[in-house]
Amino acid sequence: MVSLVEPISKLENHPVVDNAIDELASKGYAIVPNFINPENADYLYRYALGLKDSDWQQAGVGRADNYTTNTQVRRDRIRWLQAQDAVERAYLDTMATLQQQLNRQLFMGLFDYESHLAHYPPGAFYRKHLDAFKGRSNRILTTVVYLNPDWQVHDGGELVMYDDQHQVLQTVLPKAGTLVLFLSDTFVHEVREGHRDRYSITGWFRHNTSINGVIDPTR
Ligand SMILES: O=C(O)CCC(=O)C(=O)O
Ligand SMILES: [Fe+2]
Repeated sequence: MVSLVEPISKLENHPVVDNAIDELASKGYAIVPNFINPENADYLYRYALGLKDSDWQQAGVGRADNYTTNTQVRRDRIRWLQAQDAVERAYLDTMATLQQQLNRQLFMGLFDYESHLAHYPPGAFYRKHLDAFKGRSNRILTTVVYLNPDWQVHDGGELVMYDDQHQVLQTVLPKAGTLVLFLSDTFVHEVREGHRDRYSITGWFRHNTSINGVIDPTR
């Protein structure tokens, strides 16, 4: 198994990450081009392309205890990342380093991280939603990393983030290596219909709190 080209430890004191953390602290979100270098993004992209149909599942909507598959809301397929797989672990290690830095610099108290690869075939979308509802989820911070080489404006598939007045705040092209971070219970967002296969890794840093005495399920 080939390892990711740039060792994860290089993230430490990475100026790109410091800027992202400042941006996150002041606005509640950050958009970070080149968070993953092109070789690593391409490596993860080819890994995703090489997965079999049976490695993916149809994405659901809602919490684990209320799981429904609603193709009117979202039409992507996902694969939960697991540390047993070397490629997936390399990504999880990167995010563990980011978690440490967020906790150190912003005292966010992030406890763990769950994430999945997502594949949006042409025509797929994910309608406006929030990733977490206040007091009802342990998801604190959403992360999305894009893997698509040479993504162009006419390919569609933008991530659109809205402010609390329902105005467009940011439109992000899903270009390889870009990381988006935002507070999960604050920013409504959507994935617009795309015209190419779109690959990304979405994840959530979580708090370790129980809800009604029940430990929050991991997915
Ligand atoms: O892929 C994206 O740009 C965002 C995905 C998303 O909103 C989600 O999975 O909750
Ligand atoms: Fe989302």
